[in-house]
Amino acid sequence: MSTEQPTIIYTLTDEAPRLATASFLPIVRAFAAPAGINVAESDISVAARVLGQFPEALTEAQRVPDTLAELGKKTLQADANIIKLPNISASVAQLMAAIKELQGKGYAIPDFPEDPKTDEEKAIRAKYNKCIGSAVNPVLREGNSDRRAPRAVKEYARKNPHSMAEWSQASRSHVSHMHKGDFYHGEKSMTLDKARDVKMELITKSGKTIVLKPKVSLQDREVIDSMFMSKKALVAFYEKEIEDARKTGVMFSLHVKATMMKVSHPIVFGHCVKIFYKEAFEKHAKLFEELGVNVNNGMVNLFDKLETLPSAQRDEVMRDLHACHENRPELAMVDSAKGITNFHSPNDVIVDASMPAMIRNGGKMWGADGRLKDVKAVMPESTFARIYQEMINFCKWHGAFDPKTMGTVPNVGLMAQQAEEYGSHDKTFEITEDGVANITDLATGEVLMSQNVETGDIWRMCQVKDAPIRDWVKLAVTRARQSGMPVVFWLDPYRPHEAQLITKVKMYLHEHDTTGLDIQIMSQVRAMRFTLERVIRGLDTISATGNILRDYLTDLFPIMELGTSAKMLSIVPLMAGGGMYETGAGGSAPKHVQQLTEENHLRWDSLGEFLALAVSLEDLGIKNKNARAKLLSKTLDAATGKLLDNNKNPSPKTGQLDNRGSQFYLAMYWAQELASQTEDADLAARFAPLAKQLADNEDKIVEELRVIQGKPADIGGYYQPDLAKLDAVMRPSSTFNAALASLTA
Ligand SMILES: NC(=O)C1=CN([C@@H]2O[C@H](COP(=O)(O)OP(=O)(O)OC[C@H]3O[C@@H](n4cnc5c(N)ncnc54)[C@H](OP(=O)(O)O)[C@@H]3O)[C@@H](O)[C@H]2O)C=CC1
Ligand SMILES: O=C(O)CCC(=O)C(=O)O
Ligand SMILES: [Mg+2]
Repeated sequence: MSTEQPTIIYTLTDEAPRLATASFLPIVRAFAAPAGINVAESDISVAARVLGQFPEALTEAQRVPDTLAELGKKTLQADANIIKLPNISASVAQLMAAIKELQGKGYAIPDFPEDPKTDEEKAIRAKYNKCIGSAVNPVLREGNSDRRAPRAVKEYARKNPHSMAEWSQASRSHVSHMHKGDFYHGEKSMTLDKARDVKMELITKSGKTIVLKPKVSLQDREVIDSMFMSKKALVAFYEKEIEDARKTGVMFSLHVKATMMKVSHPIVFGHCVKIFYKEAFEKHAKLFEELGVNVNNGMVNLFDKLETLPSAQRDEVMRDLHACHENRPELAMVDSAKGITNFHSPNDVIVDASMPAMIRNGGKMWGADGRLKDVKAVMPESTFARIYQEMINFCKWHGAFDPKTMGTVPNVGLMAQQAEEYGSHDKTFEITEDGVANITDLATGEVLMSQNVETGDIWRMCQVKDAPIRDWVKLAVTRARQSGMPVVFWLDPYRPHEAQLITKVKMYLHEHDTTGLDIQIMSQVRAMRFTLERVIRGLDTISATGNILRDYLTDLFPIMELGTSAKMLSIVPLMAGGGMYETGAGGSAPKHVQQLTEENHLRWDSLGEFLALAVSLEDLGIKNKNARAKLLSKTLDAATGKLLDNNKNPSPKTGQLDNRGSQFYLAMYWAQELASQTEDADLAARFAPLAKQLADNEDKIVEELRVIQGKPADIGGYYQPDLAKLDAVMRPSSTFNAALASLTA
């Protein structure tokens, strides 16, 4: 690989996006080569990240470099050009499954120590902890986030609206959140007056000092928060809401983000499960402890542990669990056919995707009988839960949104340099004894912030550096100028952290010419109402938000507007000057892999990849003064537009056009655009034969991609597919493969 050549780094991730890459990357390489663009790979899959932690356990041939750390370094270089596909933010259950698969493939990596006791086990656990939850995005997102629906995509959705269930004013669905004792109510926040090193410590009532985090280096002007969630208040809240759902006859569902809030939300999830099944957990407390049951990882953890018991004992526990349902409300289901409830695994119901799905369904979720029903959606943290209630109120009054006419809501999100919750993972603790939790200056001993906490409370510190905030304001102003849309900063002056941000936003807005721009600051509920009033009138509004609302809103609005967040353009202008182009705004769609392995149909829509690649090529063209890269970008955008116009997106139904077929059409249209452009005759001549070959063989190729469907497909692994098998499954059309090969021959 020549270092002279401009390079796009394409990430290899997990599940459906990884499958799609197996088909798309050869196309990208073939098209990029004539422009002198190198396309490199970076494997940041959960399997690669696990292997990267244990080089000493592997043979020379098995060892892999720490690609995530390398890619993280790359984001700090001005020439970084990265295409980042969604990756698994693994739950413990997913990580354990990945470990098992890798061990089965001959990698001698250690078992996951669920309850580490020895120093060795603790060291192994610490390494595995690095692979859990949002382990990738905080490392790579060295810039703020710009997510929007491109015009062509929005137009397509208007012309081809997805289904939206009706909303009834009589709907009893609602959101329940804590009104006291949560992170919102216990938050303190400050902006630093100088750079400081601090520690997080607990001074217990019994007089002990427990240092939880020995050192955090803070920058001048950085905003830090100290906040806690009271276990007592949380448990009382669950008791009340579970009983309320039972009395009023609505289903109960819990929505958390246990992947991104990988330390706090599994605990929040676990308490809910334990309260719901209180009698059984009390009766079998000793047994569950002996078994090492940890329902922070879902009921699946309990079920797995029960498997090790003699059947009579297991049946007794199962009977007691079932008996709890007598006095409890119906639980919302993740998969009613398989009897998988909302409590099965914390990563099954990820709030950013699960709440929009519920709202799109007219406020309903699936019950155990396979019917859609009204539901109490429980989100303990009040900070952000309120936005969903506001949207529900709006839908009850105005009816469901209409994708044909509704406006669009792009987002400019603060997330750079581990902003806010992204940086809290190693600063979140479950308190072991009543006492005072202090953030203390290491040099002077000055206590900067102090909270009274009790056993079981979750205490955490968040940070956001000054430069990312300044960059975020700049990005919001830039987007307002480019789009002509108003910008609303969703910031609540009553929340201490956001009050600090408001001061900075006002200050940094002065650095820009905002003449003629409409820029406002509103608390979340008002911002939602204001935005929705505009949405139903077909008016567009940019939301400028902190990290959590970036995540929530970039699924919520796209799912209403486009049916999925996979169709979003998702750009991370890196603060060091490079660019990271994320594909879509949604997840990695585990269900899609199942459909592929069972029926050899991949419904994953790579539109996000197409959009990302066009922007990546454009950026490369501008920065390297590479006219061909720019031309590739322009023609790719035109091809994507044609793909949408001609409705060549993948169908969810087996036997119809799938991801591979959609990618074939993209390649054909792209080749045609390149062949017919007149700016670069050489390039036109190179692509003309391919364009012809693909058009001449269109029916044959589509048929080759169809006949293989309907039967199981073997990709040789879930977390680490076998490359040869993956290639065979994802590139089954010999005619298409030969045509592509002829381009580089
Ligand atoms: N940037 C990142 O790296 C992100 C990673 N994640 C991770 O992804 C995993 C699953 O996340 P979850 O939030 O449950 O979301 P899913 O991946 O399950 O997506 C939810 C639904 O959205 C639809 N969908 C999403 N992407 C596409 C696509 N490209 N084409 C067609 N349909 C699509 C699918 O609907 P249907 O069933 O109708 O096809 C899917 O079932 C988790 O491990 C999570 O942490 C999540 C968000 C972002
Ligand atoms: O970082 C993660 O775990 C998920 C991120 C996510 O959902 C998003 O960026 O929209
Ligand atoms: Mg998200």
